[in-house]
Amino acid sequence: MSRIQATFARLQGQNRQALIPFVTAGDPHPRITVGVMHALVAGGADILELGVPFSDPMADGPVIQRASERALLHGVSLRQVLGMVAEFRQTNTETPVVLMGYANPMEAMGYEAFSKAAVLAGVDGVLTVDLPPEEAKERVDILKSHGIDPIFLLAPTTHASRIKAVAEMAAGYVYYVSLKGVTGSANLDIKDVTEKLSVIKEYLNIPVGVGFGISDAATAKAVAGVADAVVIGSRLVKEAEAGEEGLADRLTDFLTGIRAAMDTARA
Ligand SMILES: O=P(O)(O)OC[C@@H](O)[C@@H](O)c1c[nH]c2ccccc12
Repeated sequence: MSRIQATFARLQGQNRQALIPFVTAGDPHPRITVGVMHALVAGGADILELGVPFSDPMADGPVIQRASERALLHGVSLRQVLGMVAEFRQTNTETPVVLMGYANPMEAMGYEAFSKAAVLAGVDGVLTVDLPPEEAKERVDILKSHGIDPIFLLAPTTHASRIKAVAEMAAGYVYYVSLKGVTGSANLDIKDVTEKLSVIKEYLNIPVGVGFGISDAATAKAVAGVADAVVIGSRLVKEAEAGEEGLADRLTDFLTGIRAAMDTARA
């Protein structure tokens, strides 16, 4: 059983949903990222989604774009991000880490070499934003041969044929993007998400998480009522943007509030 599978199995036994915070590696400074990862776990994170900084992050809104810019300013590379995960693993062997990134840096390293280095570092899943399922098979097979779960995105506009294609390849969980648009958009429409999820779930036999437009406890609780996982990104990245000082504590405090709200979702 993969670390991601084990996490969902544990949570399901508790009738709870996974809290998946996203931060960009190296933002606001590479020296604080491992500390931030531990702070997120202290706040109740079940899985960490770590963004690999990229110069042209087209699925991201201004907040996460700026985070990428800050990290790149410090020269943060994919290799360094893997180093951060390896350092995190020295004291945390339980919390799954999913790398979120664009295809280019992974291709540049070579997919086989990347997968090898990622699993060695302690990465559990890889979400490649700009890799359509139709072109993913070969890379997915490489990831899986190294025991890494490929995480796929489904959007409100995704047609049944593509949902089926994703269902055949996906492992760990599937990430439902709640709205048309970029990360950091306004709050999602819970009625709409609920309807779409019920359709998607007919095709999938692995957990489905929801992200995009979740930035407060009320929305996180509502999503936890209908999904298996709640992803929060831009709201946390705004804390990083506010500066390094006290960042770890601010993130722990914020997530603690989210976690508490989520844990009343199906009580
Ligand atoms: O920022 P939001 O609206 O809270 O959404 C999560 C999101 O940031 C994170 O999962 C993410 C960051 N960059 C992405 C690119 C594509 C898909 C997902 C992501």
